[in-house]
Amino acid sequence: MDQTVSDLVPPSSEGTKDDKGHQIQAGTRKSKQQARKTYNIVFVAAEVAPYSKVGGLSDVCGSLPVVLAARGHRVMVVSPRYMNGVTDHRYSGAYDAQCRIRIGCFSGQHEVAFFHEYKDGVDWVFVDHCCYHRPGNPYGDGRGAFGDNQFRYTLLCYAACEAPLVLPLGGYIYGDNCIFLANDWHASLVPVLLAAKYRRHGVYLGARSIVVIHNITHQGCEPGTTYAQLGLPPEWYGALEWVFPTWARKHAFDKGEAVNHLKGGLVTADRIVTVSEGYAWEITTSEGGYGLDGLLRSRKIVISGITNGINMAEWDPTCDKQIAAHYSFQNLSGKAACKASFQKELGLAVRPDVPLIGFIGRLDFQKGPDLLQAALPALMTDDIQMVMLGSGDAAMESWMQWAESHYRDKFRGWVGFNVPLTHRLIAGCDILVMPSRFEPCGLTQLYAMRYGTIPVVHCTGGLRDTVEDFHPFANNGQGAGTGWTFYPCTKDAMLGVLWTAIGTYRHHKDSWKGIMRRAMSQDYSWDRAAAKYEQLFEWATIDRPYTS
Ligand SMILES: Nc1ncnc2c1ncn2[C@@H]1O[C@H](COP(=O)(O)OP(=O)(O)O[C@H]2O[C@H](CO)[C@@H](O)[C@H](O)[C@H]2O)[C@@H](O)[C@H]1O
Repeated sequence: MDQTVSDLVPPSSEGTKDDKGHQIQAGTRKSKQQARKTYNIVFVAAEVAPYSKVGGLSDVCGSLPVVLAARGHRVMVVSPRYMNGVTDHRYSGAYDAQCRIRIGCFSGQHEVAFFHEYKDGVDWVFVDHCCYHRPGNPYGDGRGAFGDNQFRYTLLCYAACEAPLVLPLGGYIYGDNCIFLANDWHASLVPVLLAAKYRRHGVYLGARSIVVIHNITHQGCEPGTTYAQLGLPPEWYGALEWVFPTWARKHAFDKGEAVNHLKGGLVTADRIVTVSEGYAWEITTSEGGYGLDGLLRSRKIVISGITNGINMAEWDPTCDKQIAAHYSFQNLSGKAACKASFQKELGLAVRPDVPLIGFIGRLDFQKGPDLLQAALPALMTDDIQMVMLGSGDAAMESWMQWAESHYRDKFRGWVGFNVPLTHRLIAGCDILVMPSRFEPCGLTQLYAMRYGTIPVVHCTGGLRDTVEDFHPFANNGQGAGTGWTFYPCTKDAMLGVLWTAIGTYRHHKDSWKGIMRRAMSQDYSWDRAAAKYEQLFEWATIDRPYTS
């Protein structure tokens, strides 16, 4: 059932080694693949790795810009300078660009400063204002989301529109001929500002804006009365106007009138892109559009789906500094050492033969940890080990701790956010389970495949696009597939497929190795996705910009 090693081509780690084979940081030299046409590109994002990593959005905004820069583009990333209540050391390489601007919104003039770091060929620009200095993660603290997030991200959007015009980075401003990539609702006022404020004064006529949807469920909805605070011309209210359906209103007098930042971006953007092809289609359906499907269907012609890549330098089992042993497509032996070391670290029995199943993710509705909660009693009847890493819903966190004490010899629930641990978990486990109810792309299954850890995922969005079901008899008996998908998203469907995966692991060792090798040979490098983004830039500049 196994394909030979030479049948499969391992993914390129291009850009991680220099000509003499020394390790170098991605993007510090030119990519072998250069863009046909280069652009000035401005990413706008609420989070960016490694400065403010929270989830997948920061992974993308920390790695795609580096790859685009290596392909010849001039790239700036604009994000807040979060101080977490202290001076955050992660921004220590960013210096005050000695440029202050005043932004008129929310009943006042707010002065913001810019900090700048040039790294990996990218201009990292951090917007500084006291509202980004409080303790907590970018969006909130232990008591929930910050009450002024609408203000904080409105400020970000204004600052991002000014940055290319006022910051002489490396001696030269970017100017008004650029491509803005506005990520999720936090950045969605950027296209609105270009259309409603700048273009009517003859600025940014050559620029184009692209809204990137990483997660459509977060839309930035606030009461309609806050529109007056945004500093936008009154006649543009319709762009952000949003009326909640009757069932979603709070009381009989609630008219459901709101502003929806993401909607404003989707109406005024020159193009829209989502992080996988499957999700690009799903958001145009009533099940996947979360109220925006009608609008998205009307803009179908400008919607594309581009599957995310991964940072091949950070996620490379041949040289990952976080894991116990290194291994490769050709020599898998180090994976057993990673598993043994991880079992030891967790205090589980060090047994090479027992299937070790992992889960990483936010503990919320999207990622479906409740399915694992429901399935655990059944799973624990088998001779398996399981580890869950995540934080979020307090009840789910308590349950994970309870389950750890109840299934002491088989289950570990690690509550928290720990990036080095994600590397050890992915290298150490045999199976990664992702019961996400919806998943715009999903990065964890891509990391898992690169490390020969086999994904078992709900068949949705980017998971459906990236995980191919194992078929033992395909390819003249050599086998095909990189994991398993299940549908519908229920405990029983998930359990059925997990039993199949566990059975294959136990009884069909050669098939298992074949799945590992095929998974490790997938090409999820950013270069592939970057070329598709360049195509989008070209299409965006062919069309006239959105003006009204
Ligand atoms: N407890 C923990 N400790 C340390 N690290 C943790 C962690 N929990 C999660 N992570 C890390 O956070 C990232 C999560 O990425 P995902 O793509 O799975 O999801 P997310 O839903 O945040 O992103 C959204 O945007 C991305 C990017 O477009 C889409 O892939 C995705 O489908 C969409 O929901 C991964 O790097 C993962 O390792």
